[in-house]
Amino acid sequence: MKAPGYVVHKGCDHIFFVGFLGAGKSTVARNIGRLFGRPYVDTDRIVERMNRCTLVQIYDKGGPQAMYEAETRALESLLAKKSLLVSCGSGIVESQKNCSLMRKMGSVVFLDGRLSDSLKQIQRLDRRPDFDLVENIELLYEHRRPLYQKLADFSVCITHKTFDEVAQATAQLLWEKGLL
Ligand SMILES: Nc1ncnc2c1ncn2[C@@H]1O[C@H](COP(=O)(O)OP(=O)(O)O)[C@@H](O)[C@H]1O
Ligand SMILES: O=C(O)C1=C[C@@H](OP(=O)(O)O)[C@@H](O)[C@H](O)C1
Ligand SMILES: [Mg+2]
Repeated sequence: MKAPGYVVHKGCDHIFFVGFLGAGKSTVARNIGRLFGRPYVDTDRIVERMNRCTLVQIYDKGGPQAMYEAETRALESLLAKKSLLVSCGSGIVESQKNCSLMRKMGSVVFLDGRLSDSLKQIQRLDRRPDFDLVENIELLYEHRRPLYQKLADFSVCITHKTFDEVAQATAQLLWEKGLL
């Protein structure tokens, strides 16, 4: 069998990236994947592919609960795979089942920043359907931050860092832990 060029651990050894909207989960996971030649997937894109519709359509039809359930199916589809870098939708931690699945399948990295860091980086509000709750965004941030902290094996601070610097710091941490 051809060597994949990165460390393959026994069992399921994915690395999940969680954090608030716009923290850079998708960008950072994709960049580390390119750097290390390691396959990268995004739960939002898996959900859209599995349901053959957009996240906005899922929200419009079934509300947040439909999204969490779709995320559960997306995560379950990764159970039989190995060594993926997985960027997650910000709301994935709202479901206990999703948190348990992530813990079972590998390690979790929390890209931790201030709410202002996230807001600065969000450009396409139309692709983030829950963002109609803008006046509640602070509450949502306060509600979710402890959920990310509880779930994560590692936290990386994104404040005052470019996405490249976050990717570098995260890759170094994962490398030192023998996870990359
Ligand atoms: N190198 C970069 N520097 C600054 N902003 C970027 C960079 N790369 C992507 N972005 C923007 O930052 C936003 C958030 O990044 P994204 O990876 O989508 O975050 P998340 O997946 O955590 O929501 C995106 O709208 C993207 O356009
Ligand atoms: O916070 C949320 O509930 C969501 C965040 C989005 O992911 P990003 O964090 O990648 O923007 C996406 O999953 C969906 O719009 C719902
Ligand atoms: Mg994303």
